[in-house]
Parts: sequence; C-alpha cells; structure tokens
Amino acid sequence: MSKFIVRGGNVLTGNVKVSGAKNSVLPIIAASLLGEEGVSIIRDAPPLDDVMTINKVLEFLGAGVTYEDEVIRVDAQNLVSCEAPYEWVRKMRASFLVMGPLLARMGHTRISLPGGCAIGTRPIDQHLKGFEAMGAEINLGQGYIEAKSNGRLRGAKIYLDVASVGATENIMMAATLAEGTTLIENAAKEPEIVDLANYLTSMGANIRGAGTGVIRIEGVDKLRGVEHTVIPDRVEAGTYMMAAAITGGDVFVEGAIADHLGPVISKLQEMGITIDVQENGVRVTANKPLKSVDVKTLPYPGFPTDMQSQMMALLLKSEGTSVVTETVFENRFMHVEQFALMNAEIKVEGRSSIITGSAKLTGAKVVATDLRAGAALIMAGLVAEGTTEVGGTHHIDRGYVNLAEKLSGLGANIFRISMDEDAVAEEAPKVKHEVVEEVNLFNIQPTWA
Ligand SMILES: CC(=O)N[C@H]1[C@@H](OP(=O)(O)OP(=O)(O)OC[C@H]2O[C@@H](n3ccc(=O)[nH]c3=O)[C@H](O)[C@@H]2O)O[C@H](CO)[C@@H](O)[C@@H]1O
Ligand SMILES: C=C(OP(=O)(O)O)C(=O)O
Repeated sequence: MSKFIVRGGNVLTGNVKVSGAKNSVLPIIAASLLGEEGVSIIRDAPPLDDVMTINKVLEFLGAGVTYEDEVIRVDAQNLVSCEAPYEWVRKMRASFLVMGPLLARMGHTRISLPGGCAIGTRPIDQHLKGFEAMGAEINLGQGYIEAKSNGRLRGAKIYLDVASVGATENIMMAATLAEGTTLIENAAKEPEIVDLANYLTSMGANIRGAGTGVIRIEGVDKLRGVEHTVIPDRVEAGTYMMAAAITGGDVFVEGAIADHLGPVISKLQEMGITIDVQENGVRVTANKPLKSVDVKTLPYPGFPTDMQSQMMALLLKSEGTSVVTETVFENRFMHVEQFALMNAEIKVEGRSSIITGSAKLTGAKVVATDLRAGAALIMAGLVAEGTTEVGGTHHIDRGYVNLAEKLSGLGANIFRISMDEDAVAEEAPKVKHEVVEEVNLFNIQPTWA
C-alpha cells in the first residue's frame, strides 16, 4: 500500500513520453486468444497493473505469456480452459473482453461478472445481446455468465443501443471467426477500436469500417499470431497536457497523437492555452490566465469521460464559473467530494457539476476514488498550497505508468511512500459507493435515460 505525496507550487517544463494505450492493449491481448497458429508479439505494452491482470487471465486459460521490455508474447495455440475466474475479473472489468474470443474459438465460455472502477453500474447487456444474435445461448448463475454456441457462431446484424466500446470490441472479436457477415450498427468509434481492428486484420480477419458507426466483419476460418505496436495512450497524453496547463507550464508531450485528442485540444485552446501540434507530439504552453469553459462528455469523437475529472481540476484554476456535464457514466463525480477537501467549490446538480474558478486550493489528505480521479487529485496537488497526500494508488496504478517519475521529470515535487497495513486501515477513506452492486447488469439504464 502506498500514497503519493505532492507539494504544490512548481511549474512543469520539459519533455514527457506517453506510454502505450491501456484501453488498446487490453482488448488486443484478449484478441490474441484467437491466434490458433503462431505467436503474437505486442509492442509498447505499458507496464500497468491492468496489463498484468489480463496476462494472468490468459495464462489461466492455458496461453503462454511473457512480458519483457514492454513487449508481450502470447502463444495461444493450445488453450486448456474457457473460464475466467472471479479472482481476476473482479479486479478489472476489461477481463470480460476474453468472452468474445473464447466463444468464437472454443464455442463455450464461463466468465465471472465483471468488477472494476465504481463509476457507474456498467451493464453488459449489449455484449450479451450481440452474442445471442450470433446464435450463442447465455446463462447466468452463481456470479458467472456462461455462453455456449452449437457449432460456429453465425454472422448477424447487431444494433447497439449505446455505442459501447467494450461491446463493440467483444462482438467484433467474436465475429472474426463466425460464419458469414456481421454488421455492428451504432458501433463505438474510439481510436482503440481502430487499433484492435488493425490487429485483428493483420491476424487474418476481414473487417471494414472500424472508426465509423457501422463495422462489417466477414468471418474467416482461422487467425494467426502477428506483431503489432499499440497506439499511444490519448488519456495519459491528455492528462500531461492538462497537468502542464494547470501549473502555467510549457511541456512537450511526446507521442501524443493530436487527431485522437481533438475535443481536448479544442477545449484547452478555448481556455487560452497554446497548443503546438508537431510531428511526434504536442507542445502545451500556458502563459496566460485560464478562461472558464463548459464541457460535456460524449462517446468519441466527443470529449472523453476519461478526461472529465482532470478537466475539472484544470477548471478550478480558471477565471469564472464552468459547467461539466457527464453523460457517459452515471456515477463519475466522486472526486468532487475529494476536491472539496482541498477547498474547491463545486456543486453537483444531477449529471452536471458547477465549478467555481480561481480556487485557492490547499493541500489535504485525499483518496483516488477511481483511476482518473487519482490523476486529477494529483493535478490539484501540483497547484495547492502545502502538501497533498493522495491515497487509493491501486486505482492510479491500473492506468498510469510511472506517474510520479514522469511528473518529477517535468519538475513536480511528487514522490511515493509505502504505508503499512495499520496505517492504511487508520486512514481508510470515507468514500461512498466504493463498490457498485453487481445486480441487474443486463439491462440497467443510465439514471437519466
Ligand atoms: C478498458 C476500456 O476500454 N475502458 C474504457 C471503455 O469502458 P467500457 O467499454 O466499459 O465502456 P462502454 O463504452 O461500454 O460504456 C459506455 C456506456 O454504455 C453503457 N453500457 C455499456 C455496455 C453495455 O452492455 N450496456 C450499457 O448500457 C455503460 O454503462 C456506459 O454508460 O470505454 C469507456 C467509455 O469511453 C471508458 O471510460 C473506459 O476507460
Ligand atoms: C474507466 C476506465 O477504465 P476501465 O474501463 O478499465 O475501468 C478508465 O480508463 O478511466
């Protein structure tokens, strides 16, 4: 157990390198299960807890997995199990992404109901609706979901009620080996979907339209292991861009792909921040007072929900009042209570938060309520008066490679300390709803629907 200690006041300058995208590498590792021949080599795989977790799931299934110098090798030629147990799936909901590949390849799979960050109920009905349309029989019991198909899956036309990233990925992977054509309508368009489609295509799959709202997959007989380099993490890149901006700094974010960061860049520019898009990254210079802006999260290419809490931290330092509206997850404002401990004034009204700018933030003991909230609290700590202690580091370790080291490299005063179990218990956060009840995962609608 550990904590980040941040002392505010330093301006960030210099160069920071973005790691491979967590949300690309996880489905890509899952997709490696489809490789009946050869070995997959996945480059720029970030050393994150989530990556270690999904590697364990694959090993449990019988795949040979090695991880060295950000390169993962997966030999999935001989799988021995089609079951992903609670122990791993509860840690990370992306483990559920093995369902599509296992069902397609083995015709049978049993997966524990997924856990993960408590940012919403996060149902999986759209994944299951897709598998059922392709001929799978789905059963639920004892906390597990079982899917079986009588022979090969069959191609189908599947309209997603919500443009779910995970459902698009899971169905796309299942469809690669199905008989005939699958059409995914209202598909998610995130860059990570395109990265996964590119990987599957080089494995031998036949996929058209990834990155648009309609994806067409013609099933093939077999896929093989191939080499692939994961795209840079747009959320990590955006986090460093905002961290630079909050301190009034000047930082080059190496590897950031501006095309993947459209709405983030637009909002930062509206705030008066200078963005210089270069061939191999983006330079962020913030040398003027920040203007307040309103932000609404949306599926890609809208403003990403995974950048909402970091944006809120930045808006606390802008001049004026801003409104942030969260439309993707119904419980993604838990960081507001934590910001309040740092003297922030934010009012939550339904799915919007009203943020009073020019905040005089003060250091406090806070806790990361989810992965991105952790990064946002650290950002607030960079400009707070005094020392901020950020607990809940297990959330942050799911998605940020060497966060303290990368920020220190830019001049931040941040380090990590270990805590013994007693100290952790003593400091246990008073956070509500830490675990979302795993009920009705099949058809829960967002509360505002
Ligand atoms: C590992 C990974 O890639 N995680 C990302 C992925 O999560 P994830 O794939 O879980 O997110 P989804 O796109 O599926 O969720 C979007 C919305 O759809 C709802 N929904 C989803 C599936 C379903 O079957 N039914 C349903 O109603 C969810 O509750 C949520 O309100 O996309 C999210 C939205 O950009 C990001 O915040 C996560 O970082
Ligand atoms: C919500 C996130 O991830 P996950 O879907 O893995 O919980 C995230 O990356 O911010």
